[in-house]
Amino acid sequence: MGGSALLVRDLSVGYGPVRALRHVSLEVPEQAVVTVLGANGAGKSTLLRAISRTLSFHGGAVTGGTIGLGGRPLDRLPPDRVVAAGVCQVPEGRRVFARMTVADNLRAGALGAPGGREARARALRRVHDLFPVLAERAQQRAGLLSGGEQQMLAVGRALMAAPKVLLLDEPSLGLAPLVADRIAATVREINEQGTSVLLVEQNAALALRLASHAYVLEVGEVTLSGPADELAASDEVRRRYLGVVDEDAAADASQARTTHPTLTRWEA
Ligand SMILES: Nc1ncnc2c1ncn2[C@@H]1O[C@H](COP(=O)(O)OP(=O)(O)OP(=O)(O)O)[C@@H](O)[C@H]1O
Repeated sequence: MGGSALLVRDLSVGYGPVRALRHVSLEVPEQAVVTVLGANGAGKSTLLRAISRTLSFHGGAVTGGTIGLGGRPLDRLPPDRVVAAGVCQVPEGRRVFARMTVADNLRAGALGAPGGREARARALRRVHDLFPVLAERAQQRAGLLSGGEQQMLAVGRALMAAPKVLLLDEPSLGLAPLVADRIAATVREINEQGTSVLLVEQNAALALRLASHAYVLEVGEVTLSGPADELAASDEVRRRYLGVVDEDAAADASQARTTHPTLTRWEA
């Protein structure tokens, strides 16, 4: 694994009086998939919005901490410059431009991206290779695609800017398990092509399969972090996020946790 692609240090965020994140630190190494798990309202989307500098669209603001990419601060950049610097977010709920064609949605993703016509053509080839359906439906209105296809378009649109780091907010939400698996396989492929991924997912089992490292957010704070396979084996994660209720399994898992000292725990 290379150096640190994305570094978040001591990040605090508020929506007016609501403190949504408190002193969150997190690292996405180059070429890694890192996941953030957490219940509804834990602050996962807020974290991605802070990184992509889109918090102000939601009435939020960073109140402390730093965010950097490859040693370069992203903190004060407007959202389009964050994209140009190499960080692209796929927002929750897909949000494709429903009345525009698939091709125009992809074109929109390349706006403000570094590189010229060559780079755009290369990015489009990559997206069409990953999602052939987007080539087949190029002239169709995006709103007519299925949920899974719209998610593919949302990911494809972000890839048109050839990001170094892709921020994915709940890509499997509302999709049938087979479609979610298909999206997961593509996330793996995108990563193998050299793009780092920060993945926010309610589907913890899927996320922990994809990621090398994971963080657990609870009410705006990181409470647990470590290698994804070790988090998957931890009693707490199995019970709370993987839905393991079997007492024996939980006992096994807690045994496993004691043999995995690399997990880091933040206590209040
Ligand atoms: N636009 C907003 N205005 C005010 N408060 C907000 C806003 N968006 C989120 N919050 C609050 O900030 C906290 C974190 O929300 P966030 O959406 O980041 O959580 P999440 O982990 O992504 O949850 P979900 O999976 O439900 O999206 C919650 O208390 C939420 O109510």
